[in-house]
Amino acid sequence: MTQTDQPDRIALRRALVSVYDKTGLVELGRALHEAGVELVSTGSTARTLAEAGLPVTSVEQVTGFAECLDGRVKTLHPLVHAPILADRRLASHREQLAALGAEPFDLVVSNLYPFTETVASGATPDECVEQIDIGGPSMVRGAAKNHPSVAIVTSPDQYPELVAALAEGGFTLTQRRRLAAAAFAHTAAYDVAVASWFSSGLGAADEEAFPVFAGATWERASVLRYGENPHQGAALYRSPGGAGLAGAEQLHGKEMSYNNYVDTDAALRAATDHQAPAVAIIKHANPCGIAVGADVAEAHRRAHACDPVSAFGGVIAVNRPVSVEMARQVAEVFTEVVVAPDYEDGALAVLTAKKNIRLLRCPVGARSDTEMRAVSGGLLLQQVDHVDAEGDDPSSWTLAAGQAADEATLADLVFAWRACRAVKSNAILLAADGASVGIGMGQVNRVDSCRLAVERAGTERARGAVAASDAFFPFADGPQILLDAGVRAIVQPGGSVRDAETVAAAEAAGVTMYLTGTRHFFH
Ligand SMILES: NC(=O)c1ncn([C@@H]2O[C@H](COP(=O)(O)O)[C@@H](O)[C@H]2O)c1NC=O
Repeated sequence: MTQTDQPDRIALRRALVSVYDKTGLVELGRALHEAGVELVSTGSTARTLAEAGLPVTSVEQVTGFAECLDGRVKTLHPLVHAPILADRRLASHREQLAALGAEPFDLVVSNLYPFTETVASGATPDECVEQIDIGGPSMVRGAAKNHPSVAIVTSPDQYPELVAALAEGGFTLTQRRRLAAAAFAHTAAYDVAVASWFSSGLGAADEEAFPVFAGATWERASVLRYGENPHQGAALYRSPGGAGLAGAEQLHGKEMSYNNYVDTDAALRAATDHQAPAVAIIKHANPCGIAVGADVAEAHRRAHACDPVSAFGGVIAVNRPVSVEMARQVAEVFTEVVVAPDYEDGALAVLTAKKNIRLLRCPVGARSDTEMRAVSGGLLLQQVDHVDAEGDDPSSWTLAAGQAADEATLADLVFAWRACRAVKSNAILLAADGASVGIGMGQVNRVDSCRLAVERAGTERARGAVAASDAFFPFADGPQILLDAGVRAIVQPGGSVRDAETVAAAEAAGVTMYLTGTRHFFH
């Protein structure tokens, strides 16, 4: 095999066009035709072009074979694939192509059957299988492999670049390489979707939530200035078509940093656990204030009041549009990020007057069912800890000590229980009137978390507050700190071998204690 040089730009003379998504097809076909490109095309793609008055050669004319098996075999033929795969730098390939009487393709335009959309539509397994494209990926991969000789276009989004290349006399090698990379990413994502769908339901019934193959593909959304620390590089990746924080719209402010993303994700987790207007203020992935209120301005005032010192430089999430009143309050405090489903008229004007604040618009959407965490050499996959487990409904709680809570106390306990889920373990959260007043987070023993929560609340705010613990108290020492501080009710999962001691301590203090039976560790 001897290799000859090839010009950087390869003129586009012959194109194979086979697309499921016909968006922009006629306009593209016209542009190709006007530039003198011969069009070769499959079934309904050829019909669409012909109906627009464009001359088109059908693949069947090229191969001498009719499309068969309901379209399962259209382009799978040497007279289609040899002209895609012939490396024209090689004399032997050029000679073999000539011997076949075949002309090379300079361009392949193909997009694939909509497999993911078909699965999402609730189609039957047979219908989903039928939408697994075979011929398309073969052409796409062939053209991408042979990018020194062929350009591959896989999305209508790339048509403007193709039209521009026609005017330039073809794509450059650099462009063809970039198109090939996009094409392989496209078929890789396609195959991951197919493999994931196939492997779900193959395990035992009790393992069904965890497919035997777990695949995911992400697209780089942005390269960040640095990672958790300045000496670490970092980038943000987004699931294709994914919503959530990675797809949030930034309306104002400096570029988001790695730590901004981590804190904003924690803030969203904290603020979206509540039905009422809620605000969470996060520092270092932990809340320094969470509150609900009659409106977001009230919720923000009360969340801020929990720990005004720590709220400096915080990340604020809110589960309703930001009002002008809330915006004015936020503008008073140095804040890194605000994330909200929207901003009411005038609220943006107030906030954008602050040069450095980052403002994100992120719809409050359904969070995914599973979450991943990398460990060395692998990955942990778990179902997301939503606060809608059976034990999160107060009607299922067991009264273990003291009097049944009155309505207001129960409402505070429910709030504290939900808010506690957003605090890193060991988590103790004191709350009053729908607002956290003292949070003990991330300690390596629960007694220190109790101490910290009480200390943060201060004597006055701790007295008469309610307390929530994300997991059971292993000893009575932690709750004793809460009882000594004067809390009026405690909610915790229960389940310790020493529950009786903890319950007895609450009973002795005349304090209400509920057991939820559900734990909300957050590490
Ligand atoms: N079977 C084949 O040989 C084949 N060749 C191309 N396709 C796909 O058929 C679609 C285009 O078909 P039509 O032009 O008939 O609408 C494209 O999405 C293309 O990826 C095929 N279909 C499925 O594998």
